[in-house]
Amino acid sequence: MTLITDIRLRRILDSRGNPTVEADVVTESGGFGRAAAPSGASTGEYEAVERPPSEAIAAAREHAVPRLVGEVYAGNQRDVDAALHAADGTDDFSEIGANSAVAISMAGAKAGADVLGAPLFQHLGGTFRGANFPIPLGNVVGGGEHAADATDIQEFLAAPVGAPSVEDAVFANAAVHAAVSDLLSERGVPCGKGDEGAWAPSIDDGEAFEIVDEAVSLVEDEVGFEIKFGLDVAGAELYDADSGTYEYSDGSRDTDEQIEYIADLVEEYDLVYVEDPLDEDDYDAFADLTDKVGDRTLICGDDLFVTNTDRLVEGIDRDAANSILIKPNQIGTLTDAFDAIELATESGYDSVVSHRSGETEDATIAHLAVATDAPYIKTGAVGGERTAKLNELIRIADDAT
Ligand SMILES: O=C(O)[C@@H](CO)OP(=O)(O)O
Ligand SMILES: [Mg+2]
Repeated sequence: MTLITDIRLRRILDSRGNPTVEADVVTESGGFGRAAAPSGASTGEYEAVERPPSEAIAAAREHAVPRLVGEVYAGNQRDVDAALHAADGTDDFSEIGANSAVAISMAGAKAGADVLGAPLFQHLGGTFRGANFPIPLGNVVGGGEHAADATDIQEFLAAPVGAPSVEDAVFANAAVHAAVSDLLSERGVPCGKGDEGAWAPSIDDGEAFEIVDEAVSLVEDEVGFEIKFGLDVAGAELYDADSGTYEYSDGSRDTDEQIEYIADLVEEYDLVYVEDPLDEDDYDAFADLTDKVGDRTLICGDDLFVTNTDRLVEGIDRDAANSILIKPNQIGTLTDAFDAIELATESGYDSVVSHRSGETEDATIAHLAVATDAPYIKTGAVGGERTAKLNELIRIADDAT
């Protein structure tokens, strides 16, 4: 029933106005799945390769479609993804493009779920999933590669850790986002939004910490449950390999100073989450920081691990972190993303399923998070391409998908 009978690929717009790849997968019994690839701006050096969409589509039509249509069952995700790897023939999807690969992989999963008549999370994770929901990390202030003339730290993320339901958590993050806007206007700081919908004020990181801390406390008092916050430092973007220093607007920090700085921030603001505090090649520095503060906060590897099990194994061996960011397009298929989550879970690492800064209405990652029992999801706070995932989580909780 789930034999793939047709695959269509096209270019559509992403949230930055750039083209991206969308895939439709159709099965023998009329099952249908559609999915689109997201795209990063602060991409890790070791990510699978995204090709220009037209090239990725042409290459996938030539190499992947013939290996899938009439050959593979969409209900068997490992077979779909193995065919994508075989069609590509490289170890980084540089032939068909990770963007074509991930769009086909996710569309295949949706087509499989459609034939089964099951919600996607259930098809991927089994019938016992759907009781637990990830805590959404919501980007409320940001800069770095996502906005010019804003904070050095890429993302300040609200974390509603005490929310009684995913719906309460999603609304709490939107309330923190609104409170930040009020506090910025009180201070007379005009500002627009960055790529992920977070406020992108032209203030220094110190002021951003004050504002986010205050916004979180205000909303915490209002809603009556615990809200904390965290960061995506995107350390590789700040790191200058020639000088060996992290370059901030107000000066540089060497690696030891960077470790101290982050450890102090964890202490001062009781941060529950710190992503990529250090350069993507520096497992040792990650391990030092994890040793210092890993018992009280999540040290998460994004550019460090790039959803890649080989890099995760190295991180686990070296005690480099205690959590991993999971972005299916960093590695190219749902199978690879699943394997990374399973290895993380077995090794006591928390998984944080994540959007990219360039997104579409595609909500697959909401299902992926529920299917794998991931404790966190990072997918923004406001904006249509972000709320597509957040609202899908609310629907999954309401049994309405
Ligand atoms: O660094 C990140 O974690 C992501 C998503 O927030 O950004 P980008 O998609 O630009 O890599
Ligand atoms: Mg990141």
